[in-house]
Amino acid sequence: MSYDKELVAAKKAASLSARLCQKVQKALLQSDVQSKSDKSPVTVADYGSQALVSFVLQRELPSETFSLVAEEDSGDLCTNEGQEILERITKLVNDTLASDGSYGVSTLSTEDVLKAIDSGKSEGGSHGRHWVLDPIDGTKGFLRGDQYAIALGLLEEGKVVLGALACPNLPLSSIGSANQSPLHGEIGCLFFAEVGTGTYMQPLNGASAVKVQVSAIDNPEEASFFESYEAAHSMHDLSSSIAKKLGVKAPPVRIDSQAKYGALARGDGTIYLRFPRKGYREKIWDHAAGYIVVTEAGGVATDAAGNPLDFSKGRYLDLDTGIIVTNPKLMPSLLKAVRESLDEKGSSL
Ligand SMILES: Nc1ncnc2c1ncn2[C@@H]1O[C@H](COP(=O)(O)O)[C@@H](O)[C@H]1OP(=O)(O)O
Ligand SMILES: [Mg+2]
Ligand SMILES: [Mg+2]
Ligand SMILES: [Mg+2]
Repeated sequence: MSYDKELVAAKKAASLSARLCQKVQKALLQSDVQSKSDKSPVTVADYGSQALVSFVLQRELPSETFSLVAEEDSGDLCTNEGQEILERITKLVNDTLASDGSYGVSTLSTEDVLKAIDSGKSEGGSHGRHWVLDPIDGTKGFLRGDQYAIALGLLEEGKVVLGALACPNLPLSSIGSANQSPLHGEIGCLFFAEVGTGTYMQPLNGASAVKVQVSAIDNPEEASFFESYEAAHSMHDLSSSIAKKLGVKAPPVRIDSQAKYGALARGDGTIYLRFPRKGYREKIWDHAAGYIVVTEAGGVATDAAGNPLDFSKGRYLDLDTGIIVTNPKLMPSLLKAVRESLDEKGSSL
């Protein structure tokens, strides 16, 4: 089955949403120190991005039944204090739509925006089609002026069949550890993938796409790895024990969000390790788009026990311990190192 029509819609939704987020991040970084600790800009961008993606998908694919599993809901906006924020979101969405021009004079009301946000309440599951959205993945990175992503995937019968991953601050050139020059040149990447047809990357400004592939490195000594920037999101001590066992020499590259999946898909690094603290439940929108982007580029993503990621169980991923991503050649030795490190950690508790 081809998802070409859906892919066009997903790319458009993610790119427009990236435009909205960039505008907010720029204003945020220019604002004074006091308002930097104010979380409302990211709130406005989060909701705005979700409303915009939801609106664009429904406009582009009017004949399909629409189901969206997304991170945000409008609960906090329906209070008195939320009213002003809702008005800011609505203006931002309308300004972004107007700058694109393809939807004529359609202007959304605050009610339309609430409805668009709340169409993201689907539970997903193993039957039918469900869009999966993280409107801003890596909110901490967004606030710092670093990496974040707009991550949109499509599930069909519980499998990810398509993804569009916009990374507005990711350089078009490699960010691998051997390549950490402060002068990265042009930034803003859109990764996209359709099941069975590979992964492509294009500049967010619209120039043509190139096919990308994961790194072919099979000697772990030459590999480098990505992990969360935020230590609270992944146990860095565990990652470093795994890297040591594998013989990885390069220091980890720490970045926020699913931009890690994009960077891995084009071979900037070879391994992504993610070990959340006990009790944290991974959500499907934090991995769906990144997962297809990396697997269609030839990578493999599993949980720490080597099980494939299962997106068919609803809003959460049900998995063992953590997520590991690499190329097929390195996966067996990575899994062995993960098992050994987890055993050691277990016995040292
Ligand atoms: N305690 C946590 N452990 C792991 N991930 C978290 C935690 N809190 C938030 N996240 C989510 O992890 C993702 C980013 O992690 P990282 O940048 O480390 O890869 C985001 O989806 C973020 O949510 P959000 O989408 O709200 O930013
Ligand atoms: Mg997220
Ligand atoms: Mg988010
Ligand atoms: Mg969040």
